[in-house]
Amino acid sequence: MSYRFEFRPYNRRFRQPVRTHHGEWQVRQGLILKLTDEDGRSGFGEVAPLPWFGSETFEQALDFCQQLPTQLSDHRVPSLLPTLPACQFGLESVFASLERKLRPIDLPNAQCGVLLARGQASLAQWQTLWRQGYRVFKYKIGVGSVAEEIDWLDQLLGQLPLGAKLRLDANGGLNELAARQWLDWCDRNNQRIEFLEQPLPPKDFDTLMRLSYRYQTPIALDESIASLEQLKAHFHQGWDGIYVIKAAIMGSPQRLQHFYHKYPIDLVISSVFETAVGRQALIRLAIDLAMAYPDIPHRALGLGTEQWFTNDGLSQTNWQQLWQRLG
Ligand SMILES: O=C(O)CCC(=O)c1ccccc1C(=O)O
Ligand SMILES: [Mg+2]
Repeated sequence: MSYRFEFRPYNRRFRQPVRTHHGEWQVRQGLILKLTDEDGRSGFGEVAPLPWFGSETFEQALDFCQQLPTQLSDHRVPSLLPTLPACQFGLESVFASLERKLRPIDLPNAQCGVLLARGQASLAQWQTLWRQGYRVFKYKIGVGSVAEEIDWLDQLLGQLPLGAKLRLDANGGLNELAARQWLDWCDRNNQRIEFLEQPLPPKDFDTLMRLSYRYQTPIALDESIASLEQLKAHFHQGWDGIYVIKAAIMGSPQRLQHFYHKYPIDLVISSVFETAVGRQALIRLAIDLAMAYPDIPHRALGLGTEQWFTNDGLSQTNWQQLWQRLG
């Protein structure tokens, strides 16, 4: 079997910049991959790099795709350098989507956490999202001072119905003192805070481990486990908290599945602001993982990021139309 390989870059400007401890992010750049077989059937995949998390850059991904032959003669996915994890993910997904002839699956908002804007905007925003069925809300901290951010979150918790849960994400931006202040606040708001994500930078793993024993509020690793190798290393060092899985930058989804089959860790599949193409691959992955252990509870997926983009046609699941948008 021979396949025609094509790719098209995209640029998506956020409605408002995404502000995290890593800085301000204005435009999401990535690539949509298309594979067509001899019968004219197509599959799609996405490369969505996140260099500030340790993946390749957009330019490196583009270079890689430009040097691939336009005709791929074999259906096996090339095993790429570990320096191209987002490309590895995109290539494996484009083959899987063609071979498995997958139809897009809808993800109910109740099974999806949604990323709020910070400050006043979050107070203006949550009600609409609640009405749309979202129950898990994610909020970025570690950008301003602890006092100021706790003030906004007290206001937000004061408004949110009791059925809502909050995920806080510091993106590694706290020191130990600030992390303790936050964890005290989280423990006081027990039951309403699902977890605190990456309070400290990855180098402070020992402290993170100690904090996870001292506080009730669960801690999640994210920046610490940006690659499958890092994930495994933290697992073998005894991390038994939550793992945030940015599968789109973690290389081979198959290898991730093998690991999970052996070690069913407590994980959250999380977005890196993919289009609908990458999002479908993540939903598929989440279903495959959940089916391996149907009796254990699964957390809401961290895929509620679509509202950060304007209506540019890249959130739709009509792949042909989405592809045309990039032409
Ligand atoms: O995980 C989620 O729920 C939303 C996605 C998210 O927060 C995110 C999106 C892009 C880059 C980094 C992050 C992050 O978790 O730090
Ligand atoms: Mg995070």
